[in-house]
Parts: sequence; structure tokens; C-alpha cells
Amino acid sequence: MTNDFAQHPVDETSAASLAKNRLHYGLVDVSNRAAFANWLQADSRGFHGPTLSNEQVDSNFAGVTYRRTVGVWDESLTAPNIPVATTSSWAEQLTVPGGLSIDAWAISSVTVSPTHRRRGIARSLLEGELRSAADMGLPMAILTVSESTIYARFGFGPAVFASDLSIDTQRATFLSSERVGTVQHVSADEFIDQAPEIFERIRRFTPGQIKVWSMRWDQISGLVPGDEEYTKKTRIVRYDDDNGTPRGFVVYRVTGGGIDLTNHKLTVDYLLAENADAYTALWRYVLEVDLVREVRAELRSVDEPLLWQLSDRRAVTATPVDHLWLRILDVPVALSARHYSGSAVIGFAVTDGLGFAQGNFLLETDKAGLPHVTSIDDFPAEAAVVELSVSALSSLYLGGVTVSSLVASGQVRENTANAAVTLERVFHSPTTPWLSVWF
Ligand SMILES: CC(=O)SCCNC(=O)CCNC(=O)[C@H](O)C(C)(C)COP(=O)(O)OP(=O)(O)OC[C@H]1O[C@@H](n2cnc3c(N)ncnc32)[C@H](O)[C@@H]1OP(=O)(O)O
Repeated sequence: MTNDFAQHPVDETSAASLAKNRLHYGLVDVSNRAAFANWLQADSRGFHGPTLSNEQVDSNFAGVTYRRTVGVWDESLTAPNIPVATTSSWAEQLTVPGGLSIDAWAISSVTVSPTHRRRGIARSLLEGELRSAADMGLPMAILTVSESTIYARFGFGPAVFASDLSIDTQRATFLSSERVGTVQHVSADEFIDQAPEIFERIRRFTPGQIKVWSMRWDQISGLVPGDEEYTKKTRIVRYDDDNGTPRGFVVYRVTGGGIDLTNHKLTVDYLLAENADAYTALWRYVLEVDLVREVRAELRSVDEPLLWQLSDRRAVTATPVDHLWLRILDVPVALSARHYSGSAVIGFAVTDGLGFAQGNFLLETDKAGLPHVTSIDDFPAEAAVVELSVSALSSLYLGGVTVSSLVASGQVRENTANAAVTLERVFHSPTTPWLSVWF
């Protein structure tokens, strides 16, 4: 999907409520470098980042101004051109079960200046983004979060989890010693040239992944200005299969060491593997680099095959974290966009404080798992019926969250006996959802 929505006007309801507090809510003119620079510096300050250099502003100006860039300004301040709040949003493609994707409104850069916190500005921004997305016909909003305490109140639910891994290289021995293909160091330019294409092939089959924008590939490979230490330390290794075709990359840095040179830490910043051979060879590579005691990797899948490949799975300490949060806006469109496992008739009684997803919906799937979704008043007798908030439905949507956990925790109520078993059977995704980037 192209980003046709970048100029969509800000939501009038939020504009009116912010105006009551003498705050102006509007789009940033991203053709104006100075206006964009003010917005970007406010965004960086909001995340406790540095004051950005001209070079950094230029690279963002080239890299992210295709997005809908929104600010809130307080004209009573001595620097009225610097926004006191920011957001950035764009239309994304989110992979869903069945090798399909759904259009989703990606929301990022949500900041409110500490000088203006807890006056309801973020609420106006978030509700404004949701109303705008619904207005543009987008069935879902998505975001990755700085804190897991903020977004459930707006109807978001965590749907994709990630693991941060710490691996003790002295205990991490592979069960199999079979080696195929070759690994070699390559340049950042080669990575940029080849990795996105490989990623695109993987993305389509991994629920939870989104299209990765080109500036993110530059950041991963150390090509953006501003973090010279990262750029200097970054190494990239490519895996080629026995036919010489590139099938994966690992981007990593080795740091530390000190007096004891055997004590280095290797950080995997990105590992991309198109098939099992590439996956095994790249993990084997990083785990066998000499003089390294610990390998760390963030944002890995919560279902890494690596743990099954090692003779001692306790070599790996995995810390799970909620990563991608979803917010369904249009239930029939969202439920129709994915495929399911087998036939069922399921009723959803959905509550939504903001109204978008409120109502009763019937999902009927056939033997092939193809859906038919209707909005109805009363559920038929044969339906397995559950009652849940839009946040819980959003968590379940990609098939990576266990229904029984949400029933046991009180997030989902079974209105017919064993409804959760039916829901689990058809919703569960055979591929564990995973999102390999922040946005
Ligand atoms: C998708 C992303 O970009 S994630 C990044 C989020 N941004 C950050 O973490 C940057 C640092 N933090 C901030 O900039 C701000 O503190 C924000 C954006 C998190 C909140 O902005 P504020 O304008 O202070 O929030 P606002 O006053 O609108 O609060 C709205 C509601 O969220 C709650 N809330 C706000 N911040 C938090 C928080 N950090 N933790 C828990 N609840 C919070 C408020 O209590 C309020 O609740 P209620 O309306 O249900 O009673």
C-alpha cells in the first residue's frame, strides 16, 4: 500500500479538545525542513534522546517524511515552533495467518513533553489517530510500546511477544555437526542491496511482521549518521547456499573483552534467515566466534528453533517481552482478512469503550479455514460464543496468544460451554507470530 494518507487532516474532535487548553493540533509541513527539524528534535527529546545533528536531521528528512507527521504546539511558550507533543503514523501491511496481510495504521513517535504531561494530550493524540484511521477505512491500528501500561485503555492488546536472549557460548554446543553452504563477511552496501529482498520472502509467511522501511535497513547496517560507535563496530556476515545463492545475514558487534580477551560480548543486531540451513549456519557462526563468552540478541521469536538445536538448552536465557500491540477498529474486515484452521461457528460479543468494535459478530469458517463474518443481533444456537473486550480480541487476532490463558485471567468469558477450545483450535497460528523490528 502506498502512503496515500500522509496528508489526511487531523481529527476535529481532538483538535477541539486541545484547543480548549490553548493548544494547536496539526500536521507538520514536512516539505519544510525547519518545521520537520523542530518536530524531530521534540520527538528525540521526548524519548530522552540527544539533540540531533544537522546530518541526523537530513537523514530523517530523507527517510521518514513520507509519514503523517503530527504535532501539538503551545503558542504561549517562548519557543512556540517546537511542538510539545508528537506522533507519526503511516499505512503498513501486517502479515496475518494464511500468508496474507491486512492494512494497518502504524503509530509511532508518541511523545508529550514532560512540561505538559498528564493533561490528556496523549489521550487526544491516540484517540485522534484511531478516529483518523477509521475515517480512512483502515481496519486496525498497530504500535510497539515503550511501556506496557499505556495502551490497553485505548483498546490495544499485546499480540506478538519477543524474546531477548543471552547465550553462554561455553555451554552452547550444537547437537548436529553437519555444515552446509558458506559464510563470509560482506559490506553494509551488499546487505542493503540483498537483505530486503530476502526479508520480503520471509515476511509473507510470518504473522506479525511488517514491511521494513528503507531507513531501518540503513540503521541496522550502521549506515545512518549519529551513532559512530555502532557504525564502527558493526560486522555483517552472509550465508550462501551450496548453489551460491544468498539466503541470510547476521549483523553483529563484538564489544568488551578487557584484560581477559576471552570475555567479549557479541550482540546480534539482526539475524535474517530464509531457510533452516541459513538459520543454523548463522547461529553456529555467532556462537563459535572465538574470544566471546556471551552472545546477546534482542527481539527474537519466543519460539526460536535454536533452543532445540543445542545439547544444553539452558545455555540460553530467554526473557520474553510484549512487543507488537494491535487495536482492531473494524471487526468484520479484520476477522475476514486472515485464514483459520478448519471449520467452526464462533460468536464474539465485543465491548469497546471507544465504540469502533462494539457489537456482536459471527465468524463462520469452512473446512479450508476460509472465513465469513457478519455483524448480528443474536447468536445462532450452534455458535461457540465468547464475550471479550476489543483489547482481548486484538491480542488473540494473530493466533499467538493462548485463549485458555485469557479465559483463566478473566479477559475472555465463555458464554457457551468449551467455547475457548473451539476458538483456540481455529485461531492458533501454525507459525508463531514474530516481529523483528521496533517502529
Ligand atoms: C507508540 C509509541 O510511540 S510508544 C512511546 C510512548 N512515549 C513515551 O514513552 C515517551 C515518554 N512519555 C511520554 O511522552 C508521555 O508520558 C506519554 C506519551 C506516555 C503520556 O502522555 P500524557 O499526555 O502525559 O498522557 P495523558 O495525560 O493523555 O494520559 C492518558 C492516560 O494514560 C495514562 N498514562 C499516561 N502515561 C502513562 C504511563 N507512562 N503509564 C501508565 N499510564 C499512563 C494517564 O494516567 C491517563 O489515564 P486515564 O485517562 O485513563 O486516567
